[in-house]
Amino acid sequence: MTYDAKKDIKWGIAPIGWRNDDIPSIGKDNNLQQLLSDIVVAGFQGTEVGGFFPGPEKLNYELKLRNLEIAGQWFSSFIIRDGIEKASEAFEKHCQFLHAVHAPIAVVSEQTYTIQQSDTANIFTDKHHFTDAEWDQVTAGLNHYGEIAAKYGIKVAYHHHMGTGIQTKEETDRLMASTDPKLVGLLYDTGHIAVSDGDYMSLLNDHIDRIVHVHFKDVRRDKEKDSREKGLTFQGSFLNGMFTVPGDGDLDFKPVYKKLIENNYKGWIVVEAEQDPEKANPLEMAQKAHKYIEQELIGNN
Ligand SMILES: O=C1C[C@@H](O)[C@H](O)[C@@H](O)C1=O
Ligand SMILES: [Co+2]
Repeated sequence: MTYDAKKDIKWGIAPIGWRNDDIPSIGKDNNLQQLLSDIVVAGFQGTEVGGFFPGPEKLNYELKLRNLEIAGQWFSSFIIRDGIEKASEAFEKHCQFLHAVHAPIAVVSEQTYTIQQSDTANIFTDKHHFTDAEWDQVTAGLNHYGEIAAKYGIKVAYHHHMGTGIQTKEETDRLMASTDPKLVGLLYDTGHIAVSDGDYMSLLNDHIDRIVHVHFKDVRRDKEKDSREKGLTFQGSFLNGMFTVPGDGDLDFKPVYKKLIENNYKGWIVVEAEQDPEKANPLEMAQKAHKYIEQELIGNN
């Protein structure tokens, strides 16, 4: 079948602009119905599962009313802390939930030693570096996750992430080289790699064949610089306005989208911009992102 980006790519927006799982007080008045209806108003086809979402039955009901789909859900993995067996039990339950809501992607991030929720750690300087033994354990565990996910028709999308053991391009290169391509795919998050390494194209170019899920997160470079100079935490940085939706910050998504479609990328691209909803109205930001995607990305290709 001929590739058609308009059909083969689905566009979603993550709940993180409305409510943040890491800071439950943020946006606590935005309920599920409000969030899902805003997503429809803004013109997106789906979302990812937020920590406050209900069980599959209620969720499927609310999704069907609005003709929305679930792309996937974040999984906080603790292969190093808990060992492969215990971590895999938790991951299998995660896959069962995803299967029940018809989601194709498990977003996985190894959270042992993460500083992303820390109240004190400088997100730009204080991250942990895995030892060789930790690398061996995490890569073996991720391959096993891939086998579990496959039983449910789900793909593992590994999320490189600020403040974790797999953050930089170099670390993501190592992860890709030491896992089985049939079992472990890559989630390419523009915002995390742009803040980590500055350059956000090399990761995309070098691992285009492993990418199974995409997060479009824009960066305000002036706010990043300010957060870096102040040595802020991850949460402090996003509350300082470091991230925003595509079209509102300094990243150029045109070459990113071009590369994806030139390589026949099939799957979801999910807009994901953690901000303070008191300062950045989530529906207004979602509409802004959608307009940018329609006019500058889809419209120009
Ligand atoms: O995909 C993501 C999920 C969030 O929980 C995370 O903190 C955010 O930065 C992200 O990129
Ligand atoms: Co992300």
